[in-house]
Amino acid sequence: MSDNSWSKAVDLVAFFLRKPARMSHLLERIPENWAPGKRRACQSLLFGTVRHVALLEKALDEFIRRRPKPQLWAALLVSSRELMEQPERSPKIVHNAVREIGKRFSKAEKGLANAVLRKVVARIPELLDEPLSAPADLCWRYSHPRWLVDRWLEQFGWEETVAFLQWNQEESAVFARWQRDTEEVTALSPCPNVEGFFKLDPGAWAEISPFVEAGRLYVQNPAASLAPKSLAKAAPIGRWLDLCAAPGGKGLLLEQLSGPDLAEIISVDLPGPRFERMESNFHRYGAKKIRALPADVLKLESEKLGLFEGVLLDAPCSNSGVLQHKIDARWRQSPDGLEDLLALQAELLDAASGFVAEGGALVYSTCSVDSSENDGIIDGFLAKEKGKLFELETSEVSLPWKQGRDGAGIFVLRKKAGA
Ligand SMILES: C[S@@+](CC[C@H](N)C(=O)[O-])C[C@H]1O[C@@H](n2cnc3c(N)ncnc32)[C@H](O)[C@@H]1O
Repeated sequence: MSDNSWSKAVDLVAFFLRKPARMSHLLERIPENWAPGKRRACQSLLFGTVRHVALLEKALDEFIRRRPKPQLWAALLVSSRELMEQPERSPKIVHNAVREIGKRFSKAEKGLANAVLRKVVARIPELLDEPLSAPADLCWRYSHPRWLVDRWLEQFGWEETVAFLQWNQEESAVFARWQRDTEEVTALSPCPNVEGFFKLDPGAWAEISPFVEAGRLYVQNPAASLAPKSLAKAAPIGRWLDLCAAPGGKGLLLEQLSGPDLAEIISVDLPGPRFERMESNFHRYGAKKIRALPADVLKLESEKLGLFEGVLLDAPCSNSGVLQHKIDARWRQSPDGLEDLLALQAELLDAASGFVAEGGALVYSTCSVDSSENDGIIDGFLAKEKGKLFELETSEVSLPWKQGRDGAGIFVLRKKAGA
């Protein structure tokens, strides 16, 4: 059992190298009784290493003939990340790393670490300054898989892809909004351009966590408000259906945006831990009009649920718009996985359309910037028999590198009168 934040970060990085896991799952492996400072130090090393893993690997590979066993490789990566972040502390970082590596590995491995890390100190700044001219350069410089870089180059071109990759490599900010009532909190400053949202000062989590625990402040990116706002604007009063709803952030905003006359919101997600988290969020945040329903959207029956004036489908997606804070997601996706997602998104939209009342609004949303998951799904739907009952009223794609918030796709479809 590792007893310091560096060793724990090494264990977690080694774990990630074996199989890219969600960061949230890895963080659960940090002992609960650790002091906040120690926990933060471990988290920062883990996140920094995973965020820049391909760049760090390139720097190390240049000085190592064959990669060592995963645990030592992870130790070298974590140390290289420290050297990248604080080059002015390099003698101390190398000294500490070699000492820790000496405790866990052989004398020869300790010697190897010492020699390699001393060279990496100088190599990282050189790599950061190297001109980038080919897609492969973008992959190591910004630590993204080739297939994603190729997709984006095709969709956005070189300059915008570079801007996107740079955005993904920045530390993400934390945003939040008040759910029930508001309060003046110095660590929160209003978000320019997005009403009702606040940005948290870095490192000030302790100041807001009591409000989050009390169910008053909900942590959410401003881009997540676009779909609920679109539905609230487009849907007539009546009943609203919130599909693919867990953990409930958009449902809670829908309730806040609904007027006093809205009868109810039904929030549906698959049974399981995410659904339970949604239920507990609704309870904690005092939701009054929302009913949580554990079910598969593809098996829901409109005969039982009836029709709704507003339907929001927040489809599962590749997460390509939220890679800045979901830093593991780029390594957990694959071209085949994307194909499966596209098929699921099309099926879910098909199913969701069956719950819309005449004249009602259907909002399809993703947190992806990939056109296949946005326009591609909408075009495919509108070309189908069921799609002919709808018309596309508005569409918006939020691009992180342009708008300074998460990426998202939001499409408002109207069910035609008499359809
Ligand atoms: C983008 S997340 C939803 C986020 C949520 N709307 C919010 O604002 O907090 C997508 C959700 O789709 C759910 N999902 C995927 N397939 C589903 C299905 N067949 N039926 C119901 N929910 C499904 C997942 O469990 C996941 O919670």
